[in-house]
Amino acid sequence: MSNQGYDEELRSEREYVASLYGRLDTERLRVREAYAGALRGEGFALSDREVSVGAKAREMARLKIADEGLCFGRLDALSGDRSYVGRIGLFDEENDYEPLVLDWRAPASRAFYCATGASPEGMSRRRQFRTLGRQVLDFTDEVFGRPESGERGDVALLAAVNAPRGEGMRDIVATIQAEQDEIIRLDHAGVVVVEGGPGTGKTAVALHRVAYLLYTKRERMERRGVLVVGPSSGFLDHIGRVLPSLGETSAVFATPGGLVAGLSTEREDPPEVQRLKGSLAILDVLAAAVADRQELPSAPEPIELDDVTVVLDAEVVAAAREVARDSGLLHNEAKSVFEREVIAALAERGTDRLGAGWLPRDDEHTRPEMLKNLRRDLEGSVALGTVLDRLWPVLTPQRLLAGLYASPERLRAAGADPALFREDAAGWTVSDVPLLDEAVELLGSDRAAERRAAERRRLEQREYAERVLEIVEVEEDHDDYEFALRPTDVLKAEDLAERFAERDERDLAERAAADREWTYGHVVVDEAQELSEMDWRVLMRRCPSRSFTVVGDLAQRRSPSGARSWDTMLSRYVADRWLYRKLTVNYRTPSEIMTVAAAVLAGFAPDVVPPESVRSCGVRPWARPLSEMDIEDAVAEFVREESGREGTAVVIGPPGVPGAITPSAAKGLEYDAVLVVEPERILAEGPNGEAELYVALTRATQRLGVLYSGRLPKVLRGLDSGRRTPDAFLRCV
Ligand SMILES: Nc1ncnc2c1ncn2[C@@H]1O[C@H](COP(=O)(O)OP(=O)(O)OP(=O)(O)O)[C@@H](O)[C@H]1O
Repeated sequence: MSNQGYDEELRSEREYVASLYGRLDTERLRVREAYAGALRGEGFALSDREVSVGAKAREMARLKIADEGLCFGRLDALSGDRSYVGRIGLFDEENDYEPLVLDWRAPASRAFYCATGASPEGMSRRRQFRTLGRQVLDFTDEVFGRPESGERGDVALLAAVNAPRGEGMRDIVATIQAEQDEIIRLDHAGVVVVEGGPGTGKTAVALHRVAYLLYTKRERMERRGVLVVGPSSGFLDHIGRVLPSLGETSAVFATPGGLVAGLSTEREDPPEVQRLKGSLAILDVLAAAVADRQELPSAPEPIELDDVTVVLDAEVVAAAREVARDSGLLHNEAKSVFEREVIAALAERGTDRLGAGWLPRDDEHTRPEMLKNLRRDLEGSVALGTVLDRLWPVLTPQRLLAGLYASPERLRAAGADPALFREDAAGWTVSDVPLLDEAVELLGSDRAAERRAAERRRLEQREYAERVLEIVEVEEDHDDYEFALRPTDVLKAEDLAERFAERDERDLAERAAADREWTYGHVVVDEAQELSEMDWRVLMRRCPSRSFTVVGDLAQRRSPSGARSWDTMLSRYVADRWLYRKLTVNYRTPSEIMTVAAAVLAGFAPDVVPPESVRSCGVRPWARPLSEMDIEDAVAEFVREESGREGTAVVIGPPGVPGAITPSAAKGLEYDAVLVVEPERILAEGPNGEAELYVALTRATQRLGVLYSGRLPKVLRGLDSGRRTPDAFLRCV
């Protein structure tokens, strides 16, 4: 294309994109008016009003996300048809609803991501815009079937991956690559495992797949919601904006330590204990721990009633326990059977005593009457109630586990490893979470706890309704559009809450979090290699339809109870009906840094092929020896210098290095500049030190330096260890 031709094309594209924004603005105005009408209740029965308000609010949010990056490219077909692809779809109402711009998830947009010179899919050209705000700055063309065209299709991709990182992860809709797109659009209702080395876009792909599923299976996915499980709260913050930027909000985010309601922990057990708690063998221990709480009295217990004293002994309790255990009910629910049996037996004993010498056993009048009275006395006996509560206590999962961990005797009785003993029995760890969840399955419901939860839910519903009204008010404040109406004039929080309660229209995340029985329409598991066999049981319970996107990298596994193969974790639930996809291109780490990381990988996983970096940065990462005392100053200097630069920076080191985070805290995250401190100690830390170092090195998008006080690990000998100052850092761009 000549320069003049290019300028004309650019002008025409700018006009077209400007017209799209014009259309967007008109559409927004229309929806806002409809929203105002819905708030006033125009045209709706009162009971339908909030449904309509909700729908309009969602529509407004959908249009809002297109403020920037509305349209990022164009696709020309060999047939001469041309379509624009963007963040949302817009249609021309005056022209038979012709698409003006296609939603990136629409089937017709697929070729925008997948067409290649080798497989042009009926397309002749892909045009990618570079935009700033609402402006098209320029564009690049890829002309299929003309390899000599000289235009580079990866310009937009390189611009995206080279850009300094800001707060949190960004969406990649404009530059999704073909191997990623294939996974995002996979039409497989079950489990999809996506494996790939660091930086291959696994997280990005999983989140875009969620947005895709919400688009294609909206009804089901929105009703049940999508659960996204990630390794840490820092990670969840990091990825938190991606789905909203794609206009999707029906996802619930949780760490493995937050999968049971009312608990959130990132505390870890020692590796050996993690292994014990993560293995399915713990199921026998839990079952035995419950059975151990169904006790026999160590000595006969006299129970004084008004007319007689009866003795509760091991014989009565053992017989009642057997009937209760055989009832097929769970522990808490079976307690009533146990009580009923004990009371029946004691009533017999009491009647025998009272009637000794004068009342025949086959008496049909007085005896049943006496039995009835005694049963009533026994049911009302506080003394008996106290003993029965001790012999067959109603247990919460927390009480069961805390009681187990705190007692070497109970651990022994349950056949547990003594390593499970801990002083702070209720100091819950991430590995306790699946055990607590499992305990619910063994214990059944605790009605008192359920009543409390119901009350809590009612209060939450009220608070939620109040928040809805506040949000509506805040939106009103921000908008230049004036409505002579305050939402609180229309509906009172209390009324709205009632309506939500009645119709269960509560915000999905809150409903799902409060309800252990909640099941999701789809579950994304990130850093899935870290999850134990027990973790998988929890997740499978949360999604009986087994609709999962599982992303991970076995080579990055840190947890001793994590996956050594996907099959061992999954086949139990889905046999061999799971799909496996691999990502091979590293979009994060430049080749100079990846070469260093690959040497570490080769040391501990020689069979794993490292991902290939999509770019190089021109400067080699370096290593610098320092005395232990000087490290702190060097770290401070790094932080100072990086704070003056665009982008993000981090110091990663073993636990205890001031100003540093550990490799595990850096999991799944990325930074423009990474300073790894004391690699030798990272290697020595925990059972998978090499994987930890590999993770630390691959967090960098631009610059990597290593500081060490002892020896530089052999696997890092390839680093440029000239005595560079950290200034060298600054020159790597
Ligand atoms: N197609 C793409 N276009 C632009 N950027 C991309 C693309 N694919 C991935 N990226 C970017 O590459 C970086 C790494 O992606 P992501 O975090 O999803 O990788 P990952 O495979 O989950 O890495 P890790 O295993 O280390 O956690 C992110 O900044 C992401 O936005």
